Amino acid sequence: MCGSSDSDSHDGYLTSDYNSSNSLFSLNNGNSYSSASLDRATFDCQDSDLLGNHKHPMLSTEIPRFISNDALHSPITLNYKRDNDDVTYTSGKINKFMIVLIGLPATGKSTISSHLIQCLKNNPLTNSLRCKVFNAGKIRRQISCATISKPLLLSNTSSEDLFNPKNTDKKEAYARITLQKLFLEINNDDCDVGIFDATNSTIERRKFIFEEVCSFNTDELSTFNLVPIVLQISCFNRDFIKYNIHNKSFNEDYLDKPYELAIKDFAKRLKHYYSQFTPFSMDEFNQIHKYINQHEEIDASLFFFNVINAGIVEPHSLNHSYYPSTCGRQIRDTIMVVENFINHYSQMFGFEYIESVKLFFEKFEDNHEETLTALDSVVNDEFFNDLEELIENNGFA
Ligand SMILES: Nc1ncnc2c1ncn2[C@@H]1O[C@H](COP(=O)(O)OP(=O)(O)OP(=O)(O)O)[C@@H](O)[C@H]1O
Ligand SMILES: O=P(O)(O)OC[C@H]1O[C@](O)(CO)[C@@H](O)[C@@H]1O
Repeated sequence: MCGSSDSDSHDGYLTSDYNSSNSLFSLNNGNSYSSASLDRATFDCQDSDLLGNHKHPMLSTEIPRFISNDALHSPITLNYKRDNDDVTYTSGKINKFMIVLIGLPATGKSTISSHLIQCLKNNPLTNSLRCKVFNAGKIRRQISCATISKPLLLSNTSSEDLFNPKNTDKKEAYARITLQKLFLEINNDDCDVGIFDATNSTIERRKFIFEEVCSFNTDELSTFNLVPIVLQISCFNRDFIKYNIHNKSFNEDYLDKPYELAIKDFAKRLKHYYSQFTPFSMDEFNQIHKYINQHEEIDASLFFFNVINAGIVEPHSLNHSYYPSTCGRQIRDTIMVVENFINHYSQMFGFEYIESVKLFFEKFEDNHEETLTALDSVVNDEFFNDLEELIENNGFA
């Protein structure tokens, strides 16, 4: 149960001593993890001003209409009033949902989250759920903007490169602050579906997240129970990846950087991630499920969905749902809507995206802009071969 040591765990999945007072979110402890940083993170830095100073006006016209829509990229909160009849309980606590995203950078996690929110909003079964995205990159920018007043400090030295595996600790700190913010807003009843938008690319990170979820759910002072949904977004198509990297060069990290530098830096970031990424698997699903059951002492729900290559690859054999026998209607309805979204993603959003990628490359071929040549010179066969090699060395090819 929560609070006990799990060092006797047989599968070795969780080895740390764990209790609610050492968790990120401790209701017993007002001074939980880095509240000063969290305050700064909630302060909205100059993101919108910076967006106004966009530096690639010519190229930005190349971005397809629906993709350049900022609303797709910013956290959305839907403030529908909740209908209390919808509410169901687990261990006497009101159920809410947490979506844990997993996926390499630029695979479409933030974009697909926005699509999912639209879908939940449009369905009468789920439109009363208030959804909110908690994006670790955004929190990082808000904190670092406030301290160094620059979007992202690029560096040639590995010690200063945030995405170099040597600096995992710094990146973990931003993720923890983001996660803590999600728990706080759930606990304050400010949202019903919290989407944790980060790459969550290592088993260690995911282990930590689920320890925190269990701690939250078993905290006697919390009113709510989080139902976890893992949503893995994968993108293996080279054209998609190239197009997405191009679009990433316009994001807040690169507003003050020339296009080629932005592309090179993002390509380097991607290599760092490929060198340490472990995809979520059924084994991990089972281990997590076992852990939740042991620590919460309940037959817990757990769900796992995939969107692969914008939904054109069928993920059915990978998806997995565990409904406890006592599962309430609200959980079943919400999962049904999510599952429907996953199963029809390509028709709903994927094909439009693929059309935009096609259009982009058609224009790209006739266009000899310096900037586009820069994309070709960085994101080329050699780059993709390097990524493949990293995947192989990493053992998940
Ligand atoms: N399914 C999609 N539909 C529309 N656009 C997409 C899709 N997937 C990726 N893109 C494009 O790729 C770019 C990167 O996507 P997005 O920012 O959603 O990725 P991400 O995985 O959240 O990245 P990061 O981890 O770096 O924050 C977007 O700007 C968008 O142009
Ligand atoms: O901490 P994680 O899981 O790597 O995810 C957060 C990072 O992912 C990114 O979105 C990757 O591009 C960064 O903006 C952000 O800092």
